Amino acid sequence: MNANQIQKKLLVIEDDPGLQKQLRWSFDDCNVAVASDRESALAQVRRHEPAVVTMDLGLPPDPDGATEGLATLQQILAVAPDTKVIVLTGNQNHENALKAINMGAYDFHQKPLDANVLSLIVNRAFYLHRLQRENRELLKSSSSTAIPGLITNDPGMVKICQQIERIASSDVTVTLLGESGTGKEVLAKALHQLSDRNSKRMVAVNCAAIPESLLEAELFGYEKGAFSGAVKQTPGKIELAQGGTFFLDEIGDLPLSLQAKLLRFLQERVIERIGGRELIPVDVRIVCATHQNLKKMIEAGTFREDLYYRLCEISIHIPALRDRIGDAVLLAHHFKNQFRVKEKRQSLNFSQDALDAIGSYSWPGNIREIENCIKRAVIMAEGSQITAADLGLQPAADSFAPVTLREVRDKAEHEMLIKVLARVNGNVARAAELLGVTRPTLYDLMNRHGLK
Ligand SMILES: Nc1ncnc2c1ncn2[C@@H]1O[C@H](COP(=O)(O)OP(=O)(O)OP(=O)(O)O)[C@@H](O)[C@H]1O
Repeated sequence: MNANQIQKKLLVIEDDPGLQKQLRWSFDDCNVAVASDRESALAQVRRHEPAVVTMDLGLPPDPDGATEGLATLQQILAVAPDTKVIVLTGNQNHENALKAINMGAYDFHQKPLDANVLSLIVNRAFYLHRLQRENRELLKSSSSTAIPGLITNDPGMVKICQQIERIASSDVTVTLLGESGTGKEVLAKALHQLSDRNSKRMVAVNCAAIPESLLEAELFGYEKGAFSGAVKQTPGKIELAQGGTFFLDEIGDLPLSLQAKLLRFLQERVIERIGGRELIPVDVRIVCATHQNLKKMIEAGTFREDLYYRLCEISIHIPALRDRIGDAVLLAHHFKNQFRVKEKRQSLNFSQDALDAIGSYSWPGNIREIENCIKRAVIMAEGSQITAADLGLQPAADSFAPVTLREVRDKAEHEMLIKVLARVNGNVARAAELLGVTRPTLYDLMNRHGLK
């Protein structure tokens, strides 16, 4: 048995010995196991974990109906939801074939068997199964950043995660910049969890969510009787974060009057409660976040420049989801896997047009939007596939057609040759020097790419 046979595990569920033989013979390039009833089929699925199953819907004790076949299908998918089951039906059994597809079967084929057609369906099923397995492995490796709950494979984001890990243990003040829903809060929490302060509290205040009149008391606390309604001494949120991390979300919404007070705290590291006389030293690590452009706010006079430099000892710009390579599809798989467990729809997968649409949509609402979109689709999808329509997305105009690495290299080579030759005004010696190749090699390349 060669390596390929070991990988292509096929289970044939068929009670007719003649057909069993025919199917074995048709798939001699696969590692074929055979079962003739529900019990042996389930035992084989557990033992061999076949990627693809062909199953006669008419199994004993109901060889002329489909009840036993459909029950077997349901149990196989409950045990191994990613198995691609192809049901084989009688000529008159179209309705049951559709029922099986609705329950999560991958495809159906009507008897009498056409070995060529069936082989095509089986091979496509193996291909899809392999793609889905690769996707899952990708997901596992991508979630292996040290940041809990953060899924990414984009080189820019991976670099940011490494920066977060590196600076977590220092006390430097960090400002996280990025559009809404890009994961600023996730990264702020990571800074705390990966720091030596993680046994103490992380306290957060969202400057945009609290009215200006209450924000000062929220941040700095107050003494009893400081204002009407101040019935007891109340520490502020900064003080409550003593020893831990203080997260100021939406810092761009901090009113100017409080910006001055926050700046004083950052310089002196003591706070004074409203109505109090005592200066209270507070040891906290400060992390801020905003979706606003603080530099523009400084120009407009709505954000203090001196505060900006205090807060941005390190500033990290988090890219929007549309600027992360491959992350939208990766996150879509992640959320689909999460929700299909919750919704008990284990066999649900994306159709190709759904994956194309996810990859090409610009996700203005970022990760929150993709999460909601997938959640809705998992609940709404009618069959075993989530389509672009279930997602409420237009199928992509330029659907992702897999290309070979050679094609990618050729395209890059072609573009670079044109750019460099233009830059040196057609001087081949100079172009060869810039590209790090000899002149004859460059002539060869130009010939191959049809460049004069
Ligand atoms: N890379 C990621 N992988 C998985 N889930 C993520 C990722 N980034 C963010 N999320 C999830 O997306 C949602 C939004 O993230 P988060 O609240 O951190 O964004 P934000 O930038 O702080 O948004 P806002 O500016 O609106 O407060 C959260 O449910 C979060 O768990």
